Amino acid sequence: MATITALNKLVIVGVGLIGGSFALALRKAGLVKHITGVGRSQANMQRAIELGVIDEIATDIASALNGADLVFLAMPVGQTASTLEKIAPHLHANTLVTDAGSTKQDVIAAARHHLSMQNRHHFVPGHPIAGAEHSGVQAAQADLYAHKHVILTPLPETSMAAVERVQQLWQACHAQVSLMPPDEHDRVLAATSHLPHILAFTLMNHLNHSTDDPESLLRFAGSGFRDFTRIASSSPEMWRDICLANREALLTQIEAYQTELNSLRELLKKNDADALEQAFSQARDIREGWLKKKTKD
Ligand SMILES: NC(=O)c1ccc[n+]([C@@H]2O[C@H](COP(=O)([O-])OP(=O)(O)OC[C@H]3O[C@@H](n4cnc5c(N)ncnc54)[C@H](O)[C@@H]3O)[C@@H](O)[C@H]2O)c1
Ligand SMILES: O=C(O)C(=O)C[C@]1(C(=O)O)C=C[C@@H](O)C=C1
Repeated sequence: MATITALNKLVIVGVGLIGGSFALALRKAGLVKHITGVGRSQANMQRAIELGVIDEIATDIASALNGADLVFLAMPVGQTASTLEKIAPHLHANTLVTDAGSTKQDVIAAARHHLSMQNRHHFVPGHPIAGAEHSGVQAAQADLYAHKHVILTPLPETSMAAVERVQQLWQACHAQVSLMPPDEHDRVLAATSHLPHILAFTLMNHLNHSTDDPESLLRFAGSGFRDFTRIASSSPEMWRDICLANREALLTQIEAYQTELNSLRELLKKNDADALEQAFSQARDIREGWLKKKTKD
């Protein structure tokens, strides 16, 4: 593999689980000399310094961006437009900008609106398919991206050199990089990430609403319930933004899911044992096939 040049200065906007983990992974790979954090909460930024995730807390955007090789946007996607608007006047012509947002078409629309053509040559939208239900810099891990997928959705005007540089940095975090059109990204992730989060959140609320005494209901919930609902512990702000940004694709998924649930309800009403078993067998086979393929990848 070709040697990778280290970043002299990395600026992370939103130093939480995802931004902090990128910082730690690049530090571990010896690929960054200085990291400046731009944040919203002073307590979280102070923690980022104490944990050695960043070297300094930005005092203002202009000096934070001065001499930056790469800006990594890792705040909730609802903050993308205002963040790009704030950084655009201070971005140097050759500073690379990438992001980790869970949705891509909205991020690209914001970039088209706020970044000049010159800055868009150096803008590489991205999304690591890795994370956790925990938020904040204290949850950051150097190996979060190891053996995980990262999807890049470059604009037509993004330079190939910018894509390659961002790809190299993710590969140095031991991630596997793929390129995809942004609309396909948002459609695919609506199905495999956004819908499952909606199901976990609504299951928790449903159980809460279905009884006057939810505690007695949850008292004997087992590990199946714990596995299924793990992601309902995720950041409400982050998921509010994701759902609103990918609203159309998510609505399509919710409607299709409702149809699936309705047909299962009909089988149950009819006491159709064979059809129920067939439906569950099909689901199990699909999952087993997916897991087998995943271990080979
Ligand atoms: N958590 C996951 O599993 C996961 C996975 C892949 C991608 N993402 C995406 O990565 C991004 C960050 O997610 P996270 O899990 O690290 O969240 P997080 O809550 O751990 O971190 C986000 C940080 O951004 C800060 N922030 C919010 N608004 C800001 C602003 N305007 N300027 C500067 N900082 C601001 C918050 O204070 C927080 O410290 C989101 O866009 C999310 O969609 C999350
Ligand atoms: O593992 C988790 O807790 C996650 O929710 C990670 C997860 C996912 O849905 O797989 C969440 C959002 C992302 O944009 C990417 C990854």
